[in-house]
Amino acid sequence: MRDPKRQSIVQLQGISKRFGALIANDQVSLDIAPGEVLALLGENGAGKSTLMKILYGFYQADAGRILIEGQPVTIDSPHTAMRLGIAMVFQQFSLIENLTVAENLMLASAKAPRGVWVNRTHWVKSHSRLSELAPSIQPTNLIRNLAVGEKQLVELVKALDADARVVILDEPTSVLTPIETQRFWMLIRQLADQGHAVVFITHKLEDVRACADCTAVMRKGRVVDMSPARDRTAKELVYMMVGRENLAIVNPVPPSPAYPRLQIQNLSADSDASSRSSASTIRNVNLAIAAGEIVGIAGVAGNGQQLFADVLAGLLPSVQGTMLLDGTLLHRAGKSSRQDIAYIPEQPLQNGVAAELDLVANLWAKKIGKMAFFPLRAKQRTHAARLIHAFDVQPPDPTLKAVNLSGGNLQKLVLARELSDSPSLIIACYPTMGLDIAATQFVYEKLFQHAQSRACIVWISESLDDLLQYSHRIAVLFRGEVVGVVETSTANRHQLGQWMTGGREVA
Ligand SMILES: Nc1ncnc2c1ncn2[C@@H]1O[C@H](COP(=O)(O)OP(=O)(O)OP(=O)(O)O)[C@@H](O)[C@H]1O
Repeated sequence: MRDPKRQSIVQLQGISKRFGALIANDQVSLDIAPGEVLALLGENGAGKSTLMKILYGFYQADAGRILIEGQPVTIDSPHTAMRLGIAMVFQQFSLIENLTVAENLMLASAKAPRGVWVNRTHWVKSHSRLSELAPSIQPTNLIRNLAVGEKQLVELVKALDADARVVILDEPTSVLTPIETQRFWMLIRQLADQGHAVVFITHKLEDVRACADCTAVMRKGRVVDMSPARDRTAKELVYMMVGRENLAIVNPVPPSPAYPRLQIQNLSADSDASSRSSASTIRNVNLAIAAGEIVGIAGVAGNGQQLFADVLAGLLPSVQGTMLLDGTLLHRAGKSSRQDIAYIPEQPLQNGVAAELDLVANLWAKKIGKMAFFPLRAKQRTHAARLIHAFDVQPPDPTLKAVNLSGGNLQKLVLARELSDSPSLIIACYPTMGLDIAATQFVYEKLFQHAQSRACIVWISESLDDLLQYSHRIAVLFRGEVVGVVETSTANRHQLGQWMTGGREVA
């Protein structure tokens, strides 16, 4: 139970919100206190982001009220929320890709019209926050050259620059590397210690352990539990979130090493000739992957992982070197991409779906090359309904636009399209990003099933724990080069850590 003497800065009372027939928030009440980190938990689609978007003025509630320091307020826009001292960092970024970090921070600042040099104190504070959270980011870096996690940190600095009393973070750690996550936890604790209220939406129980003072669990639009974090075990939280306790994942079977199915030889590519960032280059990559083998790609974010994935998926017109699958070229110039390659890119809203099209169109997108002159909508709908059911995309409404899905359900939509047939090659970038615990288990099982059916799997992940547990081999990318490859059974973190920071495999 909550401490009755605990003072609230924000009270949400009886908040309800509908989208058409769907009730996203159902008479939700929640107290947010200064000096506390509140972890807001719940399965995909439970209504967490909607509730916080209402507090941030992005959506208007259909019923209920918001009190700040005991006074009822109307928050009709993010601008009003900011004026009331509420800042929010969304799952989707709002940075301008072709401007620098400094320019983005400057534009977001309330003092922007007078220019950053006039507001020197403000800028010095902002800069020191940036270097504390992300020492690798220079103010002069272009946003488009940053890794996803780095963009997330710039978004966070933007929110903190607003000197908000209430800081809302929507799944901030899902795109951060382990080192970034640790720095981030420290900052969150500092904020709370300085008296800020922090609401932290997450699916990761380690976030709760590391920095939450209290937890609120949502299910199907309602808050079903609110407790001090120390009073809830991980098991209890999982049960309240997804209604199950046993979420053990069975390890994949070993690959059949008879012959390499995928052969990558001397692969080099540049995503942007004008950029000198290591993130946009891969050099002389050699890798052979057996049927049924899961090869984890580890590395500090921004070392070429994304480009490597794009090249394997055939998204770059000009590459050097050879990629063979079962002895034939993986991609042929001028041909559309192969149906038997599954690609799960990072940032699904930008890279994995047509946001304004419905679920039917998004799930049919892979078959577009084979589409009849008069496409049979009924056939597409049946196909969509089957995949939506199999991958538990919520709400199961094929006519919904992809952009209206919750973050986790959007990821499930991409997974449903890419993992439903019989791919020969799966390129999975952070495939469980934003997924709740039950959905994560489901995705791993799907990947392992495909491996058992002889698919080659290239799995890019920030989580060394997951790679060490579930992949067969790990290759480390550093500045666009594979600097070491090791069987997972003989790998150790120290060696991987050295490779990730530039040490090389000794032959
Ligand atoms: N603009 C919208 N139009 C229609 N439906 C919406 C809209 N925004 C959210 N929803 C629906 O409301 C429900 C709650 O979504 P919300 O984003 O709040 O969930 P969430 O708990 O944050 O999930 P996740 O963990 O996957 O991010 C979902 O079913 C989602 O599809």
